[in-house]
Amino acid sequence: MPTTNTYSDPHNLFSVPDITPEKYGDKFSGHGDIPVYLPAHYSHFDAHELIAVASALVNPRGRGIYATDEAPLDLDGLLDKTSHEVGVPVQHLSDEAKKERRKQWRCDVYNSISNEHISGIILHAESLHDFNLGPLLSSKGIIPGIRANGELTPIPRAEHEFIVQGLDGLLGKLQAARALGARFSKWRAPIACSSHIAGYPTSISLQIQAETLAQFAAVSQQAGLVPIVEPDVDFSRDADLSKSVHVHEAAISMIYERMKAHGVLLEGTLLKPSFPQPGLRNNERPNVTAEEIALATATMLTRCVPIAVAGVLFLSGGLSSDTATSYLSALNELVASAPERSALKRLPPLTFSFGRAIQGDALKCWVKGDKDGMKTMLAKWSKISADAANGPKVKN
Ligand SMILES: O=P(O)(O)OC[C@H]1O[C@](O)(COP(=O)(O)O)[C@@H](O)[C@@H]1O
Repeated sequence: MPTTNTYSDPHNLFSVPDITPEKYGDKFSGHGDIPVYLPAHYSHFDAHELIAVASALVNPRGRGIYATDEAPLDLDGLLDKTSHEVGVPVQHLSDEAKKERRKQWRCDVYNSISNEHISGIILHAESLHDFNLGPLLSSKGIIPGIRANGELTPIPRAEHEFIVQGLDGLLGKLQAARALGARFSKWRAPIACSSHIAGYPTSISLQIQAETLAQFAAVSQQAGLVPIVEPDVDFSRDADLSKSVHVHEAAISMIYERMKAHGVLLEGTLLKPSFPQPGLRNNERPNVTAEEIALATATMLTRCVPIAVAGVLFLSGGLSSDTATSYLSALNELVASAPERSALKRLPPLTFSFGRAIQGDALKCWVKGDKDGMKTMLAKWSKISADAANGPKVKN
């Protein structure tokens, strides 16, 4: 007789009344219209929802995620910095007043955003637990997700590389997020990248990030949340494009190797990578084109992302909104124009999970008290991002 426990029977971990097969009208086929052979530790019931949510986050083609999961301190800093940039006096606020300001910003954004181009929004725990904003998003047809990763701590003896904390107690944390409406989760792992001389990343840091992301993904699926794994390769140093591609490929290959070892259901996962690119201190940087980035990115993905993965959503990483969307647009144009026999045609949907690229202009309006402007800017950059994810318009 098979033994089950809380880890081998994830469906029993939490009451999930809204994922009944009747609701999806699929007569308990297990996973909608996507046929898949399931590992023994997944019931059809769990797999169904994970695959359905992962697919809904990247389909119909063009929709993507808006990342609003900045830590409270970072959001405070962002609001102050933006005020300073646009000439609004920076106020000295009490902790309580700062929290109220964060709540106002989050509420205004979530009330303004539409589900036309945005499939999901990543929330910080504060927005989900303290401000209870999950139901607002769900009611608008936007899937709420939770930032799962904790804080960074340096890898011993490594000055610029970090361990991401947060695996302890993760299952309970994600179950609680699910109870408040979350249906996916995200874990960002920073990866240093520099020229061959300085030698970042170290092999041990890649191994640590891959293992941590894989454990996160397994636990997230146990809690009934689609995991988004985010290897964020740094571009502030002197690496050239070729080194950046190499690091992306090595990091992502290792992540999937570890995810398979942990029995993660790949069809119910998503990847959130950075774009490979020359570092800000590399002399290739000023002349690199969006087309070169697109070719490097697409080739890298075909070499390391398993075909089962439901979709790829890029972070913007502090690139300007124009640059981030131009890279995504060039990437989808390249894929659309590739010959049918090209491996690029086998890539999953390539879309966005942008934070700064979507909200940069909206923040500038909001700190000036211009809520209409904020709404217009959110709509503008959501649409530009969605157009970029759609590839070229069909010409008549
Ligand atoms: O707080 P962190 O872990 O530094 O991450 C910052 C941001 O980076 C992201 O992972 C990607 O956002 P960007 O598109 O702004 O780079 C967000 O989800 C997150 O809020």
